[in-house]
Amino acid sequence: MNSLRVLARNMSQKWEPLKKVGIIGVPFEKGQKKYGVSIAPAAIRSAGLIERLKEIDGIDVKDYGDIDIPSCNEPVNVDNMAHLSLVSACNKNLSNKVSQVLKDERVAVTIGGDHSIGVGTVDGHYRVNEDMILIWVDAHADINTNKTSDSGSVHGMPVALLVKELSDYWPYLPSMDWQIPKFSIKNLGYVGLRSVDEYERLAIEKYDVPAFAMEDIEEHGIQKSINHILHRIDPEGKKPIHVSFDIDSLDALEAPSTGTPVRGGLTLREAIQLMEIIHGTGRLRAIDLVEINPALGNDADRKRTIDAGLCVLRAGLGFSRRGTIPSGILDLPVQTPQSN
Ligand SMILES: NC(=[NH2+])NCCC[C@H](N)C(=O)O
Repeated sequence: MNSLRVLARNMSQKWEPLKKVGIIGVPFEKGQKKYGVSIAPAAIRSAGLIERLKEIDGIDVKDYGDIDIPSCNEPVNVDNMAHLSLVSACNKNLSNKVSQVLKDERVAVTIGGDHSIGVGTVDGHYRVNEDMILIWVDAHADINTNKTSDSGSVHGMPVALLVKELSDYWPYLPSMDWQIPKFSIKNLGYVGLRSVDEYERLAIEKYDVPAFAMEDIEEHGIQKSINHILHRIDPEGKKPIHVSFDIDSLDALEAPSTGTPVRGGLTLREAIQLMEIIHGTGRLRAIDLVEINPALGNDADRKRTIDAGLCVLRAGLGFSRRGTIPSGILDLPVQTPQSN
């Protein structure tokens, strides 16, 4: 969108939560090393994704199905970056799909897949809303480059691939030509951090990215933390919001079935409140739900993790339990003094 159109929209638009939602599944796991995160879209659908979203008042849900996942991997070697050409091809398809859903005037809800798919979702969103802001809810900062990553897993790198300020830190990445990093790190905020690598910390400090690690959330509470971030990156409250929600932002007790769990994370209540606050701005336009791995843990773990993810989505899309308790049910019976 060009800047005149953005200006015109900002002057005229009163933000209302979008009631139309588009679901995109991304059965992709090559951004990390464990089997299982690719089966999450199917597992989450069969746990009742669409039905549970339809319980939200006035919602209109359209399932766009899964994107095509490329299978052949031309060998592209950039240091230790694993499966770069597959990650790239998947994200290219995903970016187009996210743009399409947004142009259909639906909230783009992307079900991963590992967090490398944040490249495609944010790229696709940015192409429709250049003024978007990004809230990365995660235990990890995912802002490594090929040079700073110990693991070589691209799910630890999507933020660094997306932001223009870090583009000079990358070598030429064959197969990634379709993606031109234009998103500014000034429009990024973090919630839930507790496992940040050394160079990631330097990047966050250098660019003064508002980052609420668990200790900050403990100190200020989730409400003040998210309001602070939103105000810092968009003081006038005029920009569309993209939430990239990694299930490992939740405490490992709440969401055990994930590949890189870290203890000491958000409670489910905090995550729900976070999403409700963002929903309440009326500006939420895209949600990614990533890193649920149904192949890890036992049945109860898997169920718990998927259910937590569904609660997060429902909160972001306007589900509220308020008003569902029949009036009067909580009234205490009037006590009459008894004489004995
Ligand atoms: N989205 C995630 N689960 N990321 C985990 C990243 C872990 C580590 N920092 C790495 O770069 O490999």
